[in-house]
Amino acid sequence: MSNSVSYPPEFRPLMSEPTEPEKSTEPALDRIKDIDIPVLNLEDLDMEKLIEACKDWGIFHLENTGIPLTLMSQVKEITESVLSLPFEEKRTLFGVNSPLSYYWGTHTVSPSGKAVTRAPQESSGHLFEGINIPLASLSRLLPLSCSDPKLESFRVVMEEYGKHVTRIIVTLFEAIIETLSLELSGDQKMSYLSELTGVIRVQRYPQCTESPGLEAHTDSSVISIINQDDVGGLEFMKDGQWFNVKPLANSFVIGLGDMMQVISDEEYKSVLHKVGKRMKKKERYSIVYFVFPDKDCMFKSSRYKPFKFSEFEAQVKLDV
Ligand SMILES: O=C(O)CCC(=O)C(=O)O
Ligand SMILES: [Fe+2]
Repeated sequence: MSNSVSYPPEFRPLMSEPTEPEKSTEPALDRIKDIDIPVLNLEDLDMEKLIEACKDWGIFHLENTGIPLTLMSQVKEITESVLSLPFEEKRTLFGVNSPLSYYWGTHTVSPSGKAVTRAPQESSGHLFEGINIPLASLSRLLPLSCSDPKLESFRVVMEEYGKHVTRIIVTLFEAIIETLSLELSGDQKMSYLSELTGVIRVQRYPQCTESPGLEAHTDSSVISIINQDDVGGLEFMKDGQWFNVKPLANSFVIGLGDMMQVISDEEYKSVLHKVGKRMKKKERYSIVYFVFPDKDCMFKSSRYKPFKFSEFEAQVKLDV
Protein backbone atom coordinates (compact mmCIF):
# COMPACT_ATOMS: atom_id res chain seq x y z
CA MET A 1 0.00 0.00 0.00
CA SER A 2 1.53 3.26 -1.06
CA ASN A 3 1.07 5.30 2.10
CA SER A 4 1.54 2.48 4.63
CA VAL A 5 5.00 3.83 5.45
CA SER A 6 3.32 6.85 7.00
CA TYR A 7 1.61 4.64 9.60
CA PRO A 8 3.19 3.09 12.72
CA PRO A 9 4.69 -0.31 11.83
CA GLU A 10 2.31 -2.11 14.25
CA PHE A 11 -0.66 -0.91 12.22
CA ARG A 12 0.51 -2.16 8.86
CA PRO A 13 -0.45 -5.86 9.10
CA LEU A 14 -3.95 -4.82 10.21
CA MET A 15 -4.55 -2.36 7.44
CA SER A 16 -6.44 -3.19 4.29
CA GLU A 17 -5.62 -2.37 0.71
CA PRO A 18 -7.49 0.55 -0.79
CA THR A 19 -10.75 -0.72 -2.17
CA GLU A 20 -13.32 0.41 -4.63
CA PRO A 21 -16.08 2.45 -3.02
CA GLU A 22 -18.07 0.19 -0.77
CA LYS A 23 -20.76 -2.04 -2.24
CA SER A 24 -24.15 -1.55 -0.66
CA THR A 25 -24.04 -5.09 0.82
CA GLU A 26 -21.35 -4.02 3.29
CA PRO A 27 -22.59 -1.89 6.17
CA ALA A 28 -20.26 1.08 6.52
CA LEU A 29 -20.75 1.54 10.21
CA ASP A 30 -21.69 -1.85 11.57
CA ARG A 31 -25.37 -1.38 12.17
CA ILE A 32 -25.12 1.50 14.60
CA LYS A 33 -28.27 3.55 14.23
CA ASP A 34 -28.26 6.91 12.55
CA ILE A 35 -30.02 9.70 14.34
CA ASP A 36 -30.50 13.36 13.55
CA ILE A 37 -28.82 15.35 16.31
CA PRO A 38 -29.90 18.98 16.77
CA VAL A 39 -28.47 21.51 14.32
CA LEU A 40 -27.77 24.95 15.81
CA ASN A 41 -27.11 28.06 13.79
CA LEU A 42 -24.41 30.23 15.37
CA GLU A 43 -25.48 33.32 13.42
CA ASP A 44 -28.96 33.12 14.81
CA LEU A 45 -28.89 31.01 17.95
CA ASP A 46 -32.24 29.63 19.00
CA MET A 47 -31.95 29.59 22.80
CA GLU A 48 -34.74 27.06 23.32
CA LYS A 49 -33.10 24.71 20.87
CA LEU A 50 -29.74 25.26 22.55
CA ILE A 51 -31.20 24.30 25.93
CA GLU A 52 -32.69 21.14 24.43
CA ALA A 53 -29.41 20.31 22.67
CA CYS A 54 -27.41 20.68 25.88
CA LYS A 55 -29.91 19.03 28.19
CA ASP A 56 -31.14 16.10 26.14
CA TRP A 57 -28.20 15.45 23.83
CA GLY A 58 -24.87 16.90 24.97
CA ILE A 59 -23.88 16.83 21.32
CA PHE A 60 -25.06 18.84 18.35
CA HIS A 61 -24.08 20.26 15.00
CA LEU A 62 -23.16 23.92 14.75
CA GLU A 63 -23.40 25.64 11.41
CA ASN A 64 -22.97 29.16 10.07
CA THR A 65 -19.90 29.65 12.21
CA GLY A 66 -18.30 32.23 9.96
CA ILE A 67 -15.20 30.15 9.23
CA PRO A 68 -14.14 30.76 5.64
CA LEU A 69 -14.55 27.64 3.52
CA THR A 70 -11.11 28.24 2.05
CA LEU A 71 -9.62 27.98 5.55
CA MET A 72 -11.50 24.73 6.13
CA SER A 73 -10.04 23.31 2.92
CA GLN A 74 -6.56 24.45 3.90
CA VAL A 75 -6.90 22.84 7.34
CA LYS A 76 -7.98 19.57 5.75
CA GLU A 77 -5.26 19.66 3.14
CA ILE A 78 -2.38 20.48 5.48
CA THR A 79 -3.56 18.00 8.13
CA GLU A 80 -3.65 15.23 5.56
CA SER A 81 -0.29 16.16 4.20
CA VAL A 82 1.44 16.35 7.60
CA LEU A 83 -0.10 13.11 8.84
CA SER A 84 0.95 11.42 5.58
CA LEU A 85 4.62 12.10 6.28
CA PRO A 86 6.65 8.95 6.91
CA PHE A 87 6.15 7.55 10.41
CA GLU A 88 9.79 8.05 11.43
CA GLU A 89 9.74 11.63 10.22
CA LYS A 90 6.66 12.40 12.31
CA ARG A 91 8.35 10.87 15.35
CA THR A 92 11.37 13.06 14.84
CA LEU A 93 9.51 16.25 13.96
CA PHE A 94 7.04 15.95 16.82
CA GLY A 95 9.31 14.29 19.34
CA VAL A 96 10.79 15.48 22.62
CA ASN A 97 12.11 18.76 21.26
CA SER A 98 8.82 19.84 19.80
CA PRO A 99 5.94 21.54 21.60
CA LEU A 100 3.73 19.29 19.51
CA SER A 101 3.47 15.59 20.24
CA TYR A 102 2.83 12.69 17.93
CA TYR A 103 0.98 9.67 19.33
CA TRP A 104 -0.50 6.47 18.05
CA GLY A 105 -2.29 3.43 19.35
CA THR A 106 -4.85 3.84 22.06
CA HIS A 107 -4.57 7.09 23.87
CA THR A 108 -6.45 8.03 26.93
CA VAL A 109 -7.83 11.46 26.57
CA SER A 110 -5.70 13.46 28.94
CA PRO A 111 -6.31 17.17 29.35
CA SER A 112 -2.64 18.03 29.34
CA GLY A 113 -2.47 17.52 25.62
CA LYS A 114 -0.01 14.68 26.15
CA ALA A 115 -1.61 11.47 25.09
CA VAL A 116 -0.90 8.30 27.01
CA THR A 117 -0.08 5.78 24.35
CA ARG A 118 -0.11 2.02 24.35
CA ALA A 119 0.68 -0.28 21.48
CA PRO A 120 -2.45 -1.37 19.66
CA GLN A 121 -1.83 -5.09 20.25
CA GLU A 122 -2.26 -4.54 23.99
CA SER A 123 -5.41 -2.60 23.58
CA SER A 124 -7.81 -4.56 21.45
CA GLY A 125 -6.49 -2.98 18.28
CA HIS A 126 -7.64 0.61 18.41
CA LEU A 127 -5.93 2.02 15.37
CA PHE A 128 -5.42 5.73 15.15
CA GLU A 129 -2.66 8.27 15.32
CA GLY A 130 -2.53 11.99 15.78
CA ILE A 131 -0.69 15.15 16.65
CA ASN A 132 -1.45 17.26 19.71
CA ILE A 133 -1.07 20.96 19.13
CA PRO A 134 -1.22 23.05 22.31
CA LEU A 135 -2.71 26.33 21.14
CA ALA A 136 -0.20 28.34 23.16
CA SER A 137 2.68 26.70 21.34
CA LEU A 138 1.72 27.69 17.82
CA SER A 139 3.77 30.86 17.72
CA ARG A 140 6.75 29.05 19.27
CA LEU A 141 6.94 26.65 16.36
CA LEU A 142 8.69 29.14 14.20
CA PRO A 143 12.32 28.06 14.76
CA LEU A 144 11.37 24.46 14.11
CA SER A 145 9.49 25.24 10.97
CA CYS A 146 11.95 27.51 9.22
CA SER A 147 13.66 24.63 7.52
CA ASP A 148 10.41 22.94 6.60
CA PRO A 149 7.82 24.79 4.51
CA LYS A 150 5.19 22.16 5.21
CA LEU A 151 5.49 22.70 8.97
CA GLU A 152 5.40 26.43 8.55
CA SER A 153 2.14 26.15 6.60
CA PHE A 154 0.80 23.80 9.26
CA ARG A 155 1.60 26.38 11.95
CA VAL A 156 0.10 29.30 10.03
CA VAL A 157 -3.07 27.47 9.08
CA MET A 158 -3.60 26.01 12.55
CA GLU A 159 -3.03 29.38 14.19
CA GLU A 160 -5.70 30.91 11.99
CA TYR A 161 -8.01 27.98 12.65
CA GLY A 162 -7.37 28.33 16.40
CA LYS A 163 -8.45 31.98 16.27
CA HIS A 164 -11.72 31.07 14.59
CA VAL A 165 -12.57 28.18 16.88
CA THR A 166 -11.78 30.33 19.90
CA ARG A 167 -14.17 32.99 18.62
CA ILE A 168 -16.87 30.38 18.02
CA ILE A 169 -16.42 28.85 21.45
CA VAL A 170 -16.62 32.22 23.23
CA THR A 171 -19.92 33.00 21.49
CA LEU A 172 -21.33 29.56 22.15
CA PHE A 173 -20.15 29.44 25.77
CA GLU A 174 -21.69 32.83 26.52
CA ALA A 175 -24.99 31.61 25.13
CA ILE A 176 -24.82 28.39 27.16
CA ILE A 177 -24.07 30.39 30.31
CA GLU A 178 -27.12 32.53 29.54
CA THR A 179 -29.32 29.43 29.31
CA LEU A 180 -28.13 28.51 32.81
CA SER A 181 -28.76 32.03 34.13
CA LEU A 182 -25.22 32.06 35.52
CA GLU A 183 -23.64 35.41 36.24
CA LEU A 184 -19.94 35.12 35.54
CA SER A 185 -17.35 37.86 35.64
CA GLY A 186 -15.24 38.39 32.54
CA ASP A 187 -12.24 36.88 34.35
CA GLN A 188 -14.16 33.82 35.42
CA LYS A 189 -15.41 33.29 31.87
CA MET A 190 -11.90 33.56 30.49
CA SER A 191 -10.50 31.14 33.04
CA TYR A 192 -13.05 28.54 31.90
CA LEU A 193 -11.94 29.00 28.31
CA SER A 194 -8.23 29.46 28.70
CA GLU A 195 -6.26 29.86 25.51
CA LEU A 196 -3.19 28.72 27.41
CA THR A 197 -4.53 25.23 27.90
CA GLY A 198 -6.55 24.76 24.68
CA VAL A 199 -5.41 21.91 22.46
CA ILE A 200 -6.04 21.14 18.83
CA ARG A 201 -5.70 17.47 18.02
CA VAL A 202 -5.50 16.22 14.44
CA GLN A 203 -6.18 12.51 14.07
CA ARG A 204 -6.08 9.87 11.38
CA TYR A 205 -7.66 6.43 11.48
CA PRO A 206 -6.30 4.03 8.87
CA GLN A 207 -8.21 2.04 6.40
CA CYS A 208 -8.37 -1.41 7.96
CA THR A 209 -10.25 -4.65 7.64
CA GLU A 210 -12.12 -4.21 10.87
CA SER A 211 -10.92 -2.45 13.95
CA PRO A 212 -12.32 -0.23 16.65
CA GLY A 213 -11.45 3.44 16.27
CA LEU A 214 -11.36 5.22 19.61
CA GLU A 215 -12.72 3.77 22.81
CA ALA A 216 -15.75 5.18 24.65
CA HIS A 217 -14.95 8.21 26.81
CA THR A 218 -16.12 11.62 27.86
CA ASP A 219 -13.80 14.58 27.25
CA SER A 220 -12.44 16.35 30.32
CA SER A 221 -12.82 19.63 28.47
CA VAL A 222 -15.43 22.33 28.90
CA ILE A 223 -16.48 21.95 25.28
CA SER A 224 -14.96 20.03 22.36
CA ILE A 225 -15.39 21.17 18.82
CA ILE A 226 -15.05 18.29 16.40
CA ASN A 227 -14.46 18.57 12.72
CA GLN A 228 -14.99 15.09 11.33
CA ASP A 229 -14.62 14.35 7.65
CA ASP A 230 -17.28 12.83 5.42
CA VAL A 231 -16.20 9.27 6.25
CA GLY A 232 -18.11 9.58 9.55
CA GLY A 233 -17.80 7.11 12.39
CA LEU A 234 -18.30 9.33 15.43
CA GLU A 235 -20.80 7.69 17.78
CA PHE A 236 -22.38 8.83 21.01
CA MET A 237 -24.55 7.33 23.69
CA LYS A 238 -28.05 8.49 24.37
CA ASP A 239 -30.51 6.73 26.66
CA GLY A 240 -28.27 3.66 26.85
CA GLN A 241 -27.87 3.26 23.09
CA TRP A 242 -25.10 4.11 20.66
CA PHE A 243 -25.95 6.32 17.69
CA ASN A 244 -24.03 7.57 14.70
CA VAL A 245 -23.31 11.23 14.14
CA LYS A 246 -23.99 11.58 10.43
CA PRO A 247 -21.47 13.97 8.88
CA LEU A 248 -23.00 17.32 7.99
CA ALA A 249 -21.05 19.40 5.49
CA ASN A 250 -19.68 22.79 6.56
CA SER A 251 -20.54 22.36 10.19
CA PHE A 252 -18.88 21.30 13.44
CA VAL A 253 -19.92 18.74 15.98
CA ILE A 254 -20.02 20.25 19.46
CA GLY A 255 -19.66 17.92 22.42
CA LEU A 256 -20.11 18.98 26.03
CA GLY A 257 -17.24 17.94 28.28
CA ASP A 258 -16.90 17.03 31.95
CA MET A 259 -16.21 20.60 33.03
CA MET A 260 -19.45 21.82 31.48
CA GLN A 261 -21.22 19.17 33.51
CA VAL A 262 -19.71 20.70 36.66
CA ILE A 263 -20.24 24.34 35.63
CA SER A 264 -23.91 23.60 34.95
CA ASP A 265 -24.34 21.70 38.21
CA GLU A 266 -25.23 18.64 36.14
CA GLU A 267 -28.03 20.42 34.35
CA TYR A 268 -26.06 19.47 31.24
CA LYS A 269 -24.09 16.23 31.03
CA SER A 270 -20.86 15.47 29.23
CA VAL A 271 -21.43 13.21 26.26
CA LEU A 272 -20.09 9.65 26.13
CA HIS A 273 -18.65 9.10 22.66
CA LYS A 274 -16.29 6.96 20.64
CA VAL A 275 -15.15 6.34 17.11
CA GLY A 276 -16.79 3.15 16.01
CA LYS A 277 -15.57 0.17 14.09
CA ARG A 278 -13.62 1.07 11.03
CA MET A 279 -14.34 -0.95 7.95
CA LYS A 280 -12.17 -1.24 4.89
CA LYS A 281 -13.50 1.91 3.33
CA LYS A 282 -11.10 4.75 3.58
CA GLU A 283 -8.89 6.63 5.99
CA ARG A 284 -10.71 8.91 8.37
CA TYR A 285 -9.51 12.30 9.60
CA SER A 286 -10.78 14.41 12.44
CA ILE A 287 -9.63 17.68 13.95
CA VAL A 288 -10.73 18.34 17.50
CA TYR A 289 -10.31 21.51 19.53
CA PHE A 290 -10.54 20.90 23.26
CA VAL A 291 -11.38 23.92 25.39
CA PHE A 292 -9.86 23.48 28.82
CA PRO A 293 -9.99 25.78 31.84
CA ASP A 294 -6.94 27.39 33.42
CA LYS A 295 -5.03 24.95 35.61
CA ASP A 296 -5.86 27.11 38.65
CA CYS A 297 -9.51 27.54 37.78
CA MET A 298 -11.66 26.67 40.82
CA PHE A 299 -14.88 24.73 40.39
CA LYS A 300 -17.59 25.07 42.98
CA SER A 301 -20.90 23.36 42.58
CA SER A 302 -23.56 21.93 44.83
CA ARG A 303 -22.75 18.41 43.63
CA TYR A 304 -18.98 18.38 43.90
CA LYS A 305 -16.43 19.30 46.53
CA PRO A 306 -14.63 22.46 45.39
CA PHE A 307 -11.64 21.54 43.27
CA LYS A 308 -9.02 23.07 41.04
CA PHE A 309 -8.87 21.98 37.42
CA SER A 310 -5.28 20.80 37.92
CA GLU A 311 -6.52 18.44 40.67
CA PHE A 312 -9.12 17.00 38.34
CA GLU A 313 -6.51 16.58 35.65
CA ALA A 314 -4.23 14.70 38.07
CA GLN A 315 -7.12 12.44 39.08
CA VAL A 316 -7.91 11.64 35.43
CA LYS A 317 -4.29 10.59 34.93
CA LEU A 318 -4.40 8.42 38.07
CA ASP A 319 -7.60 6.73 36.92
CA VAL A 320 -5.90 5.97 33.65
O1 LIG B 1 -12.13 11.52 15.98
C1 LIG B 1 -13.19 11.96 16.43
O2 LIG B 1 -14.16 12.24 15.71
C2 LIG B 1 -13.39 12.16 17.90
C3 LIG B 1 -12.13 12.09 18.67
C4 LIG B 1 -12.34 12.21 20.14
O3 LIG B 1 -13.39 11.96 20.66
C5 LIG B 1 -11.22 12.63 21.01
O4 LIG B 1 -10.08 12.73 20.53
O5 LIG B 1 -11.48 12.87 22.21
FE1 LIG C 1 -13.45 12.70 22.68
